[in-house]
Amino acid sequence: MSVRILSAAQMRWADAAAMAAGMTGFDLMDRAGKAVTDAVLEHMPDFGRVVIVTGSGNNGGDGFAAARYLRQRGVPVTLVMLTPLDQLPENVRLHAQLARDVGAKLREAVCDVSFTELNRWLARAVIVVDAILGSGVNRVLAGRVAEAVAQINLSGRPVLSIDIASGLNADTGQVMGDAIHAGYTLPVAACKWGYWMGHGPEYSGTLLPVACIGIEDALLCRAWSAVADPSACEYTVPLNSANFIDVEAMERGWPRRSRLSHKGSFGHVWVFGGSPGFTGAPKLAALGALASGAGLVSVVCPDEVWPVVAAGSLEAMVHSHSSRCWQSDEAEEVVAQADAVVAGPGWGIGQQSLLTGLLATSRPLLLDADALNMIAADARLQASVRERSGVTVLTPHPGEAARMLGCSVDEVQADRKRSVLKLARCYASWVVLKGHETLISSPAGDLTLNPFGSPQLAVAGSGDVLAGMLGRQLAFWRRQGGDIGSMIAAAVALHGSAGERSGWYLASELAGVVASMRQSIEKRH
Ligand SMILES: NC(=O)C1=CN([C@@H]2O[C@H](COP(=O)(O)OP(=O)(O)OC[C@H]3O[C@@H](n4cnc5c(N)ncnc54)[C@H](O)[C@@H]3O)[C@@H](O)[C@H]2O)[C@@H](O)CC1
Ligand SMILES: Nc1ncnc2c1ncn2[C@@H]1O[C@H](COP(=O)(O)OP(=O)(O)O)[C@@H](O)[C@H]1O
Ligand SMILES: [K+]
Repeated sequence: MSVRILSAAQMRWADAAAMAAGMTGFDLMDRAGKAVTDAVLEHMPDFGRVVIVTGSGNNGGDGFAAARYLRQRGVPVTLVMLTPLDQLPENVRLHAQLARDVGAKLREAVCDVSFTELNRWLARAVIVVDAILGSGVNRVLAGRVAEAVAQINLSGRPVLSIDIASGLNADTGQVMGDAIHAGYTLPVAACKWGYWMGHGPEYSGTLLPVACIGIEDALLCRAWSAVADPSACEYTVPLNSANFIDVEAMERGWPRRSRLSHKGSFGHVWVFGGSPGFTGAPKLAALGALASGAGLVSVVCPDEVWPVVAAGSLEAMVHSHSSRCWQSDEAEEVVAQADAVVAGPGWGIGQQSLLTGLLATSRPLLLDADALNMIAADARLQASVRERSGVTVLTPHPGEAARMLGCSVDEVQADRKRSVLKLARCYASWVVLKGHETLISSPAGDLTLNPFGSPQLAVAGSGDVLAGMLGRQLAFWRRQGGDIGSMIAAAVALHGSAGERSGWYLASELAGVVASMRQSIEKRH
């Protein structure tokens, strides 16, 4: 099943809807507590005392429920409460009392003296469970909450945060003054955007599999339409769905090859690119297409660079612009051989007429690099992108996205979710907004977040390899059908995963890693 991503308000809506359908808040916390227990037992470095620090809301309730289950498994537990028992909501208080009944030690840390107590227990903990604040954080941390967060961070103990590192805004990843540096985050019911947005990645540690607490998947999905996402606005498509790619989802995108397959089964990718000074880009895109399993790859480049691009190209067929009739009115005929077209890598910004011709065809079309720059500067090309009948995928990095939206890179990066939804609306296309935590949007606002990748990918040409990989997916889709969104996501995830491996430093070597990972996934199916 897909891993859902919800905003804080959408999660509150889903919690409330589950309760309206008959579940109780007590039960939800109970199930969360069970999942926390399993996660703690799996990740505690040694058997010993678990210290759970609780706040004033339901996140604290999850912590109290976990204390009871841990005690039942024979684990020594101390609960350090930042809010006194008599000030807790009734459901939460009940969990606290049940935990005490089975032998969990309850301690209050509400004044200077009791803070010495917190430090004493932290020193004895093998693992700390952070149940201080969840998705309900609504102001800057202050007073005892801020002090406890600072002390936990200073203690050097491994910390497992329930739902989200306390102090991180669940929607934006903004640090509300300070936040727990979690070793692990256990998402409750669904993932929250804050793990990946803003400073989230620095505080969230390893993301554990989502704890199921009995809220039905259909109900989680209804939350997207019931409560507008905070990033959606009048200039964006509405957010229709939001999912996260995990390893299983990535692997599903690379199915086993049939024994009877032949090169035609996997499609023919045509790459249009290259210009003086930029002869490597189309070759890298061709390599990306081949690495990800394209059956055939052709490259079309301007005449003046043809000898350079063609030299050493053993597998790809390389043609010059003038070797055929590439004029716009004949593009459909020529492109008839292609299952998918990749346009833009290293192309320069003087290819408007050829680009116009390609846009007029109905072939699946991936637009990257200079194709995006030409479109950003030309309202007629923008209209042609919007009006295309075939599938269109745009792969801007934040600089290209800024040009396409007419804003600054900082504005794009400040709310990447809004930026990708704006691009999807503006260009009525699939959009892959590259960078750390690449975000994909369908033309209808279905978001997919790619958690794979590494700063190792910040190297010249890695985007060209991705363009070729996506071209291969489009060609394969044209030949064999399937869910195009999953196929795009699988290519982005495989590219990111290959980027995490060591042993390569050139984009051409990255393509080699992609090929070997893809082959082993295809064989495992
Ligand atoms: N609604 C539910 O019944 C469920 C909630 N769950 C858990 O509960 C969390 C959400 O619960 P809540 O909405 O109670 O939110 P929290 O547990 O995050 O806490 C909200 C409380 O903290 C206070 N608060 C907010 N910011 C603060 C700050 N900076 N300093 C001090 N206090 C602050 C608020 O005034 C409010 O009283 C989730 O993250 C999840 O862990 C789960 O148990 C599933 C069911
Ligand atoms: N810090 C990072 N973390 C994860 N992925 C990254 C990071 N920096 C770059 N990448 C990825 O590397 C690729 C770079 O693409 P791009 O900027 O188009 O480079 P080029 O034009 O040189 O090929 C994209 O897929 C991007 O998501
Ligand atoms: K927490």
